[in-house]
Amino acid sequence: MNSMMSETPPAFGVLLVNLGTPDSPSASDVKRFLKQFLSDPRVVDLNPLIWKPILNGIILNTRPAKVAKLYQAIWSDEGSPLMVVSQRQREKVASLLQEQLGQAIPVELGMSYGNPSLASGLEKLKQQGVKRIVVLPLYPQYSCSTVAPVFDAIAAEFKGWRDIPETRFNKEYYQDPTYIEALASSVKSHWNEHGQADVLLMSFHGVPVRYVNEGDPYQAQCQATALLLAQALGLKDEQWKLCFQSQFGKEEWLTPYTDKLLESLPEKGVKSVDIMCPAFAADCLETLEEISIGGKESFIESGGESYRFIPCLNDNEPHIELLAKLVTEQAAQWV
Ligand SMILES: C=CC1=C(C)c2cc3[nH]c(cc4nc(cc5[nH]c(cc1n2)c(C)c5CCC(=O)O)C(CCC(=O)O)=C4C)c(C)c3C=C
Ligand SMILES: [Fe+2]
Ligand SMILES: [Fe+2]
Repeated sequence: MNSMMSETPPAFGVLLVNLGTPDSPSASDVKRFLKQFLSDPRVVDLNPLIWKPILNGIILNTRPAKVAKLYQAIWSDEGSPLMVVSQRQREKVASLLQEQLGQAIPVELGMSYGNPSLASGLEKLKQQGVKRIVVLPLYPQYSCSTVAPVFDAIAAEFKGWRDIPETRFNKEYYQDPTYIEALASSVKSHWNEHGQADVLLMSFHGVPVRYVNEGDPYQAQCQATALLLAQALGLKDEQWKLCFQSQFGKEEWLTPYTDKLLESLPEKGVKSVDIMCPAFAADCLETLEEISIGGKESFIESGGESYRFIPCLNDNEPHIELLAKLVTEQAAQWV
C-alpha cells in the first residue's frame, strides 16, 4: 500500500499548467510537439478535412526543421527555458504554500502538449492521496485557444477515473491587483537598472480575429491588463503601446502586429523601446527568440537605437506570491 494512503490525505493538491515545449530542440521532437499542438481543434479550428492535409503535408514537413533552429538558439544546458522555469515555479509555489499553510501541499506540473502531460500530473496528485484539486493554467488572460484546452484535457482524463476529485479551475487573472503589481515592479526594476525608454511596448500573444468575433474575451482582457499596468506605472498615453505577436497562418490576427509596429516606430521618432510580454508566465521561444532576438533586429534595422527586453515574471518572488495567492483563494473552503 502507498505509504501516503495510511496518513491523513493532503488538504488539497495543485496542478500548474502551461502550454508545453518539445523534449529536445531536434527537428523530430519539434515535429512531434507541433503535431500534437496543431491537431487540437481549440488551437486551429478549421475543418479537419481541410486542415489535416495542410498540417500533415506542408506544415509538418517544413516547419519543424526551421523552428528547431530557433529552439536551438534559446535552449540551455538544463533544457527548454519554458520547462526550466516551470519546474522552478512548481518547487517555489510548493514551498511557499507549505510555509503559509503549515502543511505539505502537493504541487505538480502538467503541460497541455508534450511532457509532462496533464494526465501524468493528475496521476501524480492521485498517487499522493489528493481528493481536491486546484487547477491553475498559467495564462493571465483567458483564450479559447489556451485555457479552454486545459479544461477539455482535465475533463477527458477524469472520464477514466471512478472517483473524480473536487476541482477548482482558475479561469483567468488578467486584472488581479497582485498580478498588475508584479508586472509593474518588474518594469520598475528594469528601469532602475537600464533607464526608461521612449515607449513601453506590451506585446501579447496574438489569436485569430475570428476567435474574438466568435466570443473569445482574450483581446478585451489584454486591453484591460495593459491599461491597468500603464496606470500603475503612471504612464501617459504616448508612453506605452499594446501589440500582438506570433501570428500563424493566413488568417487575420489581432493587430497591431508587434513586428510591423517595431519597424514603423523609428520613423515616427521613437528611438528607444522597452518591450515586455505580459501574457506569458514564463519566458519561452516566443519571448526569448521572437521578441528578445527577432524584435531587436526589426527595430534596429529600421533605425531604432536602443531596444531592451524585460523578462517575464518567471520564478521571481512577486510572481510566486501571486500564484500561491490564486491557489489559496480557490482553496479557501478547504483549509
Ligand atoms: C496556430 C495557432 C496558435 C494560437 C491560436 C496560439 C495561441 C497562443 N499561444 C500561446 C503561448 C505559447 N505559444 C507557444 C508556441 C507556439 N504557438 C503556436 C501557434 C499558436 N499559438 C506555435 C505553432 C508554437 C510553436 C512554435 C512555432 O512553431 O512557432 C509557446 C512557447 C513554447 C515553447 O516551447 O517555448 C507559448 C508559451 C498563447 C498565450 C496563446 C494565446 C493567447
Ligand atoms: Fe502560441
Ligand atoms: Fe511563434
